[in-house]
Amino acid sequence: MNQQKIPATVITGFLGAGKTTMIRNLLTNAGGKKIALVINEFGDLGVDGDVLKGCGAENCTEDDIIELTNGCICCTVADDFIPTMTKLLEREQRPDHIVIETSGLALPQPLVAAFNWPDIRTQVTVDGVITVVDSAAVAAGRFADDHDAVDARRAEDESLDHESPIEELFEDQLTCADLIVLNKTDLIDVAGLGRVREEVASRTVRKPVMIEAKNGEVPAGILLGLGIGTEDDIANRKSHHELEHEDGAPHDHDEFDSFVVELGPVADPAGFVEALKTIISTHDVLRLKGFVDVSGKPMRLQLQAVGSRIDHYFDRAWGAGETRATRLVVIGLHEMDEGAVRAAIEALA
Ligand SMILES: Nc1nc2c(ncn2[C@@H]2O[C@H](COP(=O)(O)OP(=O)(O)OP(=O)(O)O)[C@@H](O)[C@H]2O)c(=O)[nH]1
Repeated sequence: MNQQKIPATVITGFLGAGKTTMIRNLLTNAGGKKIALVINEFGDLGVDGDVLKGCGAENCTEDDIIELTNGCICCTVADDFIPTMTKLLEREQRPDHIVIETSGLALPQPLVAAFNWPDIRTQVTVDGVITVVDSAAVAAGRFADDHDAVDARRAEDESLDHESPIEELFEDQLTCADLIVLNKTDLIDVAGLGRVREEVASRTVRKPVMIEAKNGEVPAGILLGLGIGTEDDIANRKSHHELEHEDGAPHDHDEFDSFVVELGPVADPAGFVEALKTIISTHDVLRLKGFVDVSGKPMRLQLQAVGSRIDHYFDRAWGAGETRATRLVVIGLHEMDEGAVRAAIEALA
């Protein structure tokens, strides 16, 4: 059997950068290409999968969307990702293109390396790694403002070999990029965007092309078909962890935590959102997302918070047999006080 290799695009980027939004947009303008989507999320609530399955694209049906929920894709390559790919490749109707959305906390390097596994390498190639950047978060210093805190922690604990975990991860995701999408340009002005370009460029040695976008609106023709074969170039894209642990010691995500909060119906969604903003900034929550049961409303409220910026909208009606519930996944640094955040949110219903 001499089949052409299927191209696979890896989409990475920090929590809330706009990966799912960009993919949703991509599915609507992929021009008939049959796409299989592999989605990986940090936190036990399949929000991204739900959002993408809900977009009803004919070229990517619910069967073509595979969720990997056993932790970050970079840590579960052998147990989860490889078997998933193998099954996908055994399908009678193979996709024209595979798109993989990593979790916002994933290192893309181990995932790209998996494309060199013998069974995968012969059948699939990495078309390119696309790193989505939240330009507003960069402009606000989100990825660079922790130096004092890190220095203080290092002074207390000499074994710390890390820079700020957020900064390090941000750089690792840029290091692996073939294309960088500076997203959320609607939230900053031209001068700010210029500074974001400089800052992002300063954190990448290879200087991949950068393009700008709002709401992840990038033509499919730009995202798909880069034709890089990134798996052949992983030696040039080492993560901080790989550079620091050439012995091959496995990495982990101990610096980050997530948990799900479940609560009853919410009577006043506007008040709920305002109160969440306060909780998020008090406890430095990085990401919060999920669905809200609003009393007396037939529609489900989707809630998406990136830092204390919160988007919320009624996305669809609750299904006939579906249990209405408010469920939110909360993601933050390990030192976030889970008990306090949980109690504060639960007190709102
Ligand atoms: N203002 C603005 N909001 C955006 C833009 N792109 C995405 N968003 C919003 O940012 C929030 C997070 O977007 P997602 O697409 O879910 O981000 P993500 O990278 O998939 O997030 P994780 O999977 O949690 O890492 C959502 O509320 C989006 O509507 C943009 O260009 N401008």
